[in-house]
Amino acid sequence: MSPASADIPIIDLSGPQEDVAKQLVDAAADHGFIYIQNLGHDIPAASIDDAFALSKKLFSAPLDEKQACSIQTNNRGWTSMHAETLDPQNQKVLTLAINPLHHVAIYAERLLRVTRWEISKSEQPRIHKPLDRRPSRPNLDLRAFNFGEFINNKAQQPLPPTVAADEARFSAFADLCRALCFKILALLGQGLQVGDFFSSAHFKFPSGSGTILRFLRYPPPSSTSHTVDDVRAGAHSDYGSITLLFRLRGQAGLEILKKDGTWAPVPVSPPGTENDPSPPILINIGDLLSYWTNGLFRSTVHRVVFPTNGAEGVEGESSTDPRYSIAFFCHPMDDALLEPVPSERVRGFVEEGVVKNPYAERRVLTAGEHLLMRLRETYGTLYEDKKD
Ligand SMILES: O=C(O)CCC(=O)C(=O)O
Ligand SMILES: [Fe+2]
Repeated sequence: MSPASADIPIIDLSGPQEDVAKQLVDAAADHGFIYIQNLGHDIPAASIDDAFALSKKLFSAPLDEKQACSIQTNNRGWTSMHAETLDPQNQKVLTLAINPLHHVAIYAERLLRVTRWEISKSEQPRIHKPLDRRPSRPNLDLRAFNFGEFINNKAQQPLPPTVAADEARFSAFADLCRALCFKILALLGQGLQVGDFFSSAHFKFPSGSGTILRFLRYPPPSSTSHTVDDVRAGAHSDYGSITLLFRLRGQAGLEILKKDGTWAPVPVSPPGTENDPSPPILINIGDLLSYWTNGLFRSTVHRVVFPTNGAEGVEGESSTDPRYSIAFFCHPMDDALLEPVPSERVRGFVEEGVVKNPYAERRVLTAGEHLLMRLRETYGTLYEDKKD
């Protein structure tokens, strides 16, 4: 791996389970990001290809079909930062200053961040509490479509007619993501010697959690009026327990904030995985799991940049095309109690620079309360009485 790259461990889940569990725990504690080598055991390459094909079809649906599925306060649906009919050269000015859709754009931008914790550029690398909640420069070009849970292969939300016949394919991909998350959560539990402590709090019922499957499309840089200060997705940490991230070979952009405060690109295909059937699946720890483990697991800040932002790019990757990615944000059931993790390693962990371990003192929150707490801290009264 080049020195400029993030030094993220690559783990093959099919190795001896005890070793794998230990490696996962160490990677979660040291980096908060983990590459899961994808040899097709958990999620076949063909299923990932199919999901990206669906994504392209979804975003190519006519605008009125997507608008009819606009994102709701339950965080499901389509979102765009501005009306697609605006002049690309002037879209930011129009959206932010005089466009009557201004409030819609701001609302959509808030909702887009429901599963993420956006921070300012000056944010410190280690985030366990809100330090500065100003969003980094809003990303007006990103489009996203969020799927909530599927019940009996049916989405519990409107779908654009263009992809209505593909509902079972979306659902099948969500099932694969769920199963992989469950496996990783079980291994993390094993590695901390707490058995199914984490995994049993997830996916008990098909509904009743904040879990989201998100398809993302970033337009080609040539079609946007960005400056060197703009990013394609602002610096943030994810809200939930773990996130799976799927990217396409050759598509640059993702960076993580390292412990030393510098940004490092995260190659799609790190050395040694180039010939695998599919690039590794990138896993990251979210705020909830970091909170639950008393800060032992790191919820690492990351962002997506335009080519001009990165000091050094990754060889073989470019940013000229539209960029597609798929994220699966995994959350425990809303009523899961985030009780102290009965692990010596967690109990004994004291965050650097913190004299007193707050572990013993905090009130036990549910996963739903944790999410609501995050939303309230970020958006004030917008989420005061509605978490639906
Ligand atoms: O598109 C990507 O590579 C990252 C997206 C992301 O971090 C997010 O949606 O939370
Ligand atoms: Fe993220």
